[in-house]
Amino acid sequence: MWTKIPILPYFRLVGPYLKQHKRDLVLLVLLLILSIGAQITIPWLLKTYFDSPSDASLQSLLLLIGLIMVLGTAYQLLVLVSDYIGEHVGWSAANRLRSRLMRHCLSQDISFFHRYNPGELLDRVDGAVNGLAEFFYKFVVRFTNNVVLLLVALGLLYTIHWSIGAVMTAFIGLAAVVYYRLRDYALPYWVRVGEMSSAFFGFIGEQLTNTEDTRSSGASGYAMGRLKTLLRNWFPLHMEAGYAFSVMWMQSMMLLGLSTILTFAVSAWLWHTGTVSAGTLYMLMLYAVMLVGPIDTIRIELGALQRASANIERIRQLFDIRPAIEEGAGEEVLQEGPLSAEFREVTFGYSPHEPVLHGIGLRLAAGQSLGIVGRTGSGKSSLARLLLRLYDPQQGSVLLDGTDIRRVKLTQLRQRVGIVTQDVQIFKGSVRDNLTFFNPAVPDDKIEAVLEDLGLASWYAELPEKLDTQLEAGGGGLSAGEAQLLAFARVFLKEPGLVILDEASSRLDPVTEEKLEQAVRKLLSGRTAIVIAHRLQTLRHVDRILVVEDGRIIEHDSQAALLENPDSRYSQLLRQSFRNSSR
Ligand SMILES: Nc1ncnc2c1ncn2[C@@H]1O[C@H](COP(=O)(O)OP(=O)(O)OP(=O)(O)O)[C@@H](O)[C@H]1O
Repeated sequence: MWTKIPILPYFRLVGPYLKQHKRDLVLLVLLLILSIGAQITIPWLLKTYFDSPSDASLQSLLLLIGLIMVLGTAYQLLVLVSDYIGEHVGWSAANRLRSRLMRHCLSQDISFFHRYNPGELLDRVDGAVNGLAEFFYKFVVRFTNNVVLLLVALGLLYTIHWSIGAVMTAFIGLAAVVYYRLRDYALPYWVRVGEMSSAFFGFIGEQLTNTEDTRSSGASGYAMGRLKTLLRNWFPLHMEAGYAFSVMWMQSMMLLGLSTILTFAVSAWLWHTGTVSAGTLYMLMLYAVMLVGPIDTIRIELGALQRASANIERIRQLFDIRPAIEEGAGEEVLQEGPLSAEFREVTFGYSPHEPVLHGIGLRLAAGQSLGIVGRTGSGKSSLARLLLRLYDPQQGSVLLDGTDIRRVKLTQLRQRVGIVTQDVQIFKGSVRDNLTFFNPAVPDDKIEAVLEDLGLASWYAELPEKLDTQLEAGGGGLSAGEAQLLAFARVFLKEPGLVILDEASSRLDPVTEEKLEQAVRKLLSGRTAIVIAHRLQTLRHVDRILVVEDGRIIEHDSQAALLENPDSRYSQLLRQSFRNSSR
């Protein structure tokens, strides 16, 4: 549980971004001083007005009224401008924090994205940060304003008469103790509301991502049932948090009542003893009310403070997650041209105690192609993921070009290794951006040549705006096969030294696959290639074959040697595959 007021954690989190707004912050302080000046001058002018002698000139009275009106209007304008600047600074700082969080999330390894679904992340990156932006504007700006006002008003009460100053100091002390003791009262409720909100948005994100599967499997009823359960659980939590807030509100109302009674009592005594004039009495009442205002605002902002504590905690939790994949030091650089690939005694599991690859030892010379075959779940894709450092092995090492890939910068590694899987991501953007990954340096004629090579010329010719044609997120408007062909184009434009095709043509019809095979052979020449395929015909042209079973290599040789040996596992698999296709 967090028992401290989160001003320090807040500034630790947002402070570096606020520093960039030094000028605005100085302006805010200036506006603050001016608005407080206006606020305390108005009661003094009113006092002067009320205490004016009966023979005072009309002109001087009108002048006083005019001054009061001008100051009142100026005060409202100052509040408007400082609210604007406060909100602007808060949002700008929050936006930078949002960008840092986004970068942090994107730098995580794949297991992170298995743990948190998009909706949950969205809620943390956007929802929690929004809360902090509001916190700055509402709490930090208004709180500072009100604390300063409170101190100034208290000082002025002392100048009127020590008794009212002393009584109000005692009252403020009492209010501070009550608020301090109550400050964490509603926090657990708000934390639970925040967690529920993450779960809710996580669920919505999951449903939106999987809507096709949900509908086709007739699970919409189940999804709606879960939604209702979540909403049912959410409502009482909100009620409890609201109730906790109301308890605090009642406490502060009682304190306000007490302050009014005290002010009236002391004022009556001062008037009775003839210590103060009518005008001073009026001014005293106004200053006393001025004390009540900040106390009330502080009470209201306590809710924001507690929500901010919960938001800071949720953001901190996210920042505390360190990627399991550490960035390579970059002391080694992968050279241009085809890359040799090597697994040295690699043991790997998605959870460390359940290995899915056992002591893999394998070397593929630069420029060679390797076909990997094996049953579902035997570990083929896991080998590919290790080459891209989506995961690191628990034992052994993976080398490219003779270099341990942990010593190479991740961006360089992923630039030099290209992968096409059956799971293709298309972004909302132009065909060009989708193919070049937003890299404007790739010339259009190069993109067009690759599309031509991949047999996409007729598809491309029909695009209304050629490379500027917009694609929808998720590949709306493209067939699964076309999307997969675009993924091929994307990889080849990168000109990688190692290409991995993981069931990359599984969504293509046999004719397209046949056509693509020619293109892929041409594009793979001069590169090292790893082809993972269930359809063994796809592997006809690779140099070497690796057969894996239960995460172990059971055969690895040149394709020719394995074909020559009728007892090899590969020959058996081929025979079985022919039998199945001729049935
Ligand atoms: N993200 C993951 N988290 C936990 N376990 C995983 C994950 N991905 C794969 N596995 C497990 O690791 C093992 C190997 O999976 P892998 O995807 O490498 O097999 P594969 O041979 O490529 O299978 P397929 O032919 O179906 O693509 C399987 O038991 C699988 O359940």
